[in-house]
Amino acid sequence: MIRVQHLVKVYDGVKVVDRVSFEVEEGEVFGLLGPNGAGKTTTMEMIEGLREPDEGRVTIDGLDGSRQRSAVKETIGVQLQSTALFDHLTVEEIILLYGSFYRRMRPVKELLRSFDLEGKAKTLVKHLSGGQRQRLAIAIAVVHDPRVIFLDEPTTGLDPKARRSLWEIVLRLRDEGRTVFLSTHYMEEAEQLCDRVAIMDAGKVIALDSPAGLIRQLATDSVVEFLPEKDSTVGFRDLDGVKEMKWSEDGTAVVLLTDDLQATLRGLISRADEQGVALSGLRTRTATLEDVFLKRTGKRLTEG
Ligand SMILES: Nc1ncnc2c1ncn2[C@@H]1O[C@H](COP(=O)(O)OP(=O)(O)OP(=O)(O)O)[C@@H](O)[C@H]1O
Repeated sequence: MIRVQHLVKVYDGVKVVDRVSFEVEEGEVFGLLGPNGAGKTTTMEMIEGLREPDEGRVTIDGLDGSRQRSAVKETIGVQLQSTALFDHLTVEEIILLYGSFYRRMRPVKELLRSFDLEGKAKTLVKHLSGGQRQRLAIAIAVVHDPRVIFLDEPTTGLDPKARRSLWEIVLRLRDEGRTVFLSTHYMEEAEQLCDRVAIMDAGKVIALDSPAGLIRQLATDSVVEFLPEKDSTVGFRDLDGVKEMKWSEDGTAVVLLTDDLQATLRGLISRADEQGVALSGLRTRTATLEDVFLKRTGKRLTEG
């Protein structure tokens, strides 16, 4: 549905998007996951036709992104940052305004119902809550019934409840047969929503697969964390199953990535016993996309 070939964008002599290529299949939710400044927005806006690439090519549903812009415009829907909505228009007015930019338009009532904004038709945009504004921004993006929808960090700044309601909307758009392309710096969002994820860092796509596939590529399925006694020199790297050992960001906990959780735990406890080392805060968890990102880049995806 979307084919991106060798996209490059240079700002001030720096390649902020550096030969990015991938394909998005029809009907999937495809995510660009990366930290702030990775180049997600620049990549998306070049695909949407809002920024001119310095190199490379984009086709959407077989249409050339730079030469067939008006046909592309009818095929895609782009969510604007909800802060860019006109505060002094009502919900209905803004939907009608955006609808007027296209050849076809979905009925206002249907959009209000679909995005849980019934009863808000006459409300001024500035009186909507954050979650309602964000839903309105997506309603506007699909006002012309596009087959492909672009959402740039759709849940940034939303509380957990509003975020979940947005997630439901994204999955419904996919269930309606649309292709959804979204960017996010929340790994949980990418894991929950995306059929496939491209991880971006410093302008490059460094990994691309399904969330489960990315975690599998790490060749690790569990993480063991604990706080060893101060000044303990006992080694844990050679325990059965351990693929990698590192210290947590704050330097207080040991983090073991393992593909055999039971063997690692047995070995850890007997070694600690033998050496008379106390372990506190012992916990285990399944590896996440955060671990994939950390392993590939040596950095954390999000602070905090
Ligand atoms: N118009 C511009 N002029 C100069 N530099 C730019 C411009 N737009 C983006 N950049 C730079 O390009 C890099 C990538 O920015 P981009 O907004 O694409 O990242 P992002 O992954 O979307 O991050 P964020 O989550 O913060 O939006 C950043 O270093 C940014 O400062």
